[in-house]
Amino acid sequence: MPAIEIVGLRKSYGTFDAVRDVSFAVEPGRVVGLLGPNGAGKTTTLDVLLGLASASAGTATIQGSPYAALENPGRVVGALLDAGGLHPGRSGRDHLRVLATAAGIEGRRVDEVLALVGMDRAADRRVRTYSLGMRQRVGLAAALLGDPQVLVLDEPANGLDPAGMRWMREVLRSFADGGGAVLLASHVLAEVTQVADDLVVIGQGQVIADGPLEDLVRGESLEDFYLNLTAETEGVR
Ligand SMILES: Nc1ncnc2c1ncn2[C@@H]1O[C@H](COP(=O)(O)OP(=O)(O)OP(=O)(O)O)[C@@H](O)[C@H]1O
Repeated sequence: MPAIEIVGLRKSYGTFDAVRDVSFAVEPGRVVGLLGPNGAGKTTTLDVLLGLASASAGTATIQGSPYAALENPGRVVGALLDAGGLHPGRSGRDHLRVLATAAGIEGRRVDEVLALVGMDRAADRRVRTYSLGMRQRVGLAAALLGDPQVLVLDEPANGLDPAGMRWMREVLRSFADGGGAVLLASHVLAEVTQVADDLVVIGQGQVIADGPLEDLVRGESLEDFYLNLTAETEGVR
């Protein structure tokens, strides 16, 4: 069973299809890069997958169930969508404690994930004093809190310094090597090249390429492949 499966997904806003007939899967052990120009439909796809928006047609499932039907979603899937979602007046540690309590996760795990993302020393400062990269790290800690099998990440390298980017790659690689599945939306092609096993490219709401990165790119740079592919769908709709 794929860890993530999207079949014939359509999401309409009025008469406008933000995505239509989108299908792809993420298998356990794989890191899949989700690429596409601004407005292509990446966030819409992730929102439906995570139950933040409803599908107009088709299905999006995680471990075989729609997000809303997962019994304990925090233990199945971790998401990092928008590091701006952290409460500025709370410390990083308190933010994670609140999430852990809500998901029935023991407090010890909060210390574990803080250490994992290198935020143990800054954990008791308020989020408003954090840099963007520090907020991203706390966001990743939140995604890992429930020790999930699936990670869904939107621009996770946003604000990370070079060491942070390498560290993020290593975290994702070892997560996938341990049998986890990662869906990673990003515009940073250098990051995607280094970490993704497979690519899904969306253009104007539809899948325009899907497969192992090496088979798609075939010796070209990812940038050349991607820019040629998306040239026809260039421009925000
Ligand atoms: N709530 C909404 N109402 C109307 N249109 C929407 C809504 N949400 C998204 N859209 C439209 O759907 C399309 C896809 O948007 P989406 O945010 O999924 O793109 P994206 O690929 O994530 O883009 P970016 O790379 O810029 O983040 C865009 O044209 C956007 O304007």
